[in-house]
Amino acid sequence: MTLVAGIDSSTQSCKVVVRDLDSGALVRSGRAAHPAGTEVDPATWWDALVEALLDAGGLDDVAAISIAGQQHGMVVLDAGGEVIRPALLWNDTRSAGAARELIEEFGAASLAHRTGSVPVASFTATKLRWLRDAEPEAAARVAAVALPHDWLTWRLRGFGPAGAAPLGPVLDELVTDRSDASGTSYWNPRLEDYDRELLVASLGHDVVLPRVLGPAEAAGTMAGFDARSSTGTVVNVPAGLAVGPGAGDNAGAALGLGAREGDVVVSIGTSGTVFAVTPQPSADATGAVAGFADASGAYLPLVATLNAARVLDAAAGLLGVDHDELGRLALEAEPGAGGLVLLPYFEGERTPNLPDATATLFGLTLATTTRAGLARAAVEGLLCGLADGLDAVRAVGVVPARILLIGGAALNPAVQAVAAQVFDVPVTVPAPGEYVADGAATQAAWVLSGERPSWPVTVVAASRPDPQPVIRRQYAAHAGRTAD
Ligand SMILES: Nc1ncnc2c1ncn2[C@@H]1O[C@H](COP(=O)(O)OP(=O)(O)O)[C@@H](O)[C@H]1O
Ligand SMILES: O=C(CO)[C@@H](O)[C@H](O)COP(=O)(O)O
Repeated sequence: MTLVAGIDSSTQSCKVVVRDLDSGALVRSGRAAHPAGTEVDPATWWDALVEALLDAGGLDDVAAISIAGQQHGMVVLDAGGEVIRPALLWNDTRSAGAARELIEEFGAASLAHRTGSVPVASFTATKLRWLRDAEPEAAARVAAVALPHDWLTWRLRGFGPAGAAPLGPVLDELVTDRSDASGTSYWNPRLEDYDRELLVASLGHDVVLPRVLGPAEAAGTMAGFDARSSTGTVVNVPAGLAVGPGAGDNAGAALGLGAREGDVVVSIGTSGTVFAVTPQPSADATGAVAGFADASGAYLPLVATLNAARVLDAAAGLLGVDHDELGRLALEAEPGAGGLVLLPYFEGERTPNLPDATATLFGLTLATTTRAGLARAAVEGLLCGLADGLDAVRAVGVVPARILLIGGAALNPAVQAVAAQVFDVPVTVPAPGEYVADGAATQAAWVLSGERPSWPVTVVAASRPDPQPVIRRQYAAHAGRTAD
């Protein structure tokens, strides 16, 4: 049996799957938590990766590995390969002003044309502009910029600061892939090349950027070394292990699901995302849809919200219940919760672009102020943002035939029921799994065998649309729009 491993270094945790190359069967898995916050020391991702690999039984019998991860995070390295400051994550909104400046300087339509997307605070270029202006000494020391999966791949291949990594700080050995490069706002998905003018306009000077690998291009083969966490955990990275290109997490999920034309993936994890694999690139000058590349050589128009599974975490915490009970309560209330509407902008919002917004609960009366109503309003508010996202990807030409619902919150029965009420296409729920890590394992298999595997995906629930127009109508009214 030949084994391949896939990693998802996501916002909240690091997950590892080990699969059989031929059948795709899950052989082992592991995970470790990441710290909270929107500014995180990358060393904690390395520690979590080592712990999660150990939890998954190590790599001694594994032939290939690939790392997918949260997109956009700014990892800045000095000439010695040291991380200069904690990474700013995709959900850190301090660079909203920098995003506005870049749009003023270059124009939204031009940026959409050059990079596929109009930047908001999530995008790496805006974080570099923030660094240039807020921390000029740190900015001046930047010799290379990487994304979370690029940096972890580099470390796993044995590169890093002298003394901490056997192969030392060889910045030219940094690699990335099309999907993650397309979230930087300084890579052009049509030309498949960096736009150095935009990089320099953001950071103030040119730097080493990771080489962009193709979907089945190996990052390299390991010489073999002991990977160590700061707490002393050790995992052997065996000589001869093939390392894949890695991916942004959403592109990883599309690959892991084997998403095809007509499939729209809705992921409800820390972020909420709505995306589809398309043969041609998109360039939405309104900024709603990011025109990403995917991990198969195609494209991935995507809408992302900052407020997703943690809206339910917050509601469950407030009500003092677990997720199961929150779902049960939500299903006790009528669609629309009697007029109770949650605009769930707990962390500001990215789509719509409201970085400084806070959450608001509308429609509180003595009749609507119930535990069930509050639970229902949380589920509806979260899903209405994603239904708006479905409209936006339609507007760039995606024709959805079904929705694949994934992510930590997708298995909640109330989420599934309300999804059928707000999305006007059938909703399919794949079996619980780590589809981002599976996509990375797919890359590892592809690199090793030269062929993209098509492993089976099991479906556990499927529902036809159960339209309840009141939900989106009242949400749109409070969001300051008119419902279609
Ligand atoms: N049954 C459930 N109902 C609602 N939310 C859930 C449920 N199970 C897990 N979650 C939430 O899903 C989130 C984790 O999802 P995941 O897709 O792993 O996120 P990420 O990849 O962004 O780290 C957490 O916020 C967790 O509380
Ligand atoms: O910013 C985006 C996509 O553009 C997010 O989807 C991040 O990639 C984080 O993903 P999760 O940790 O929620 O999986």
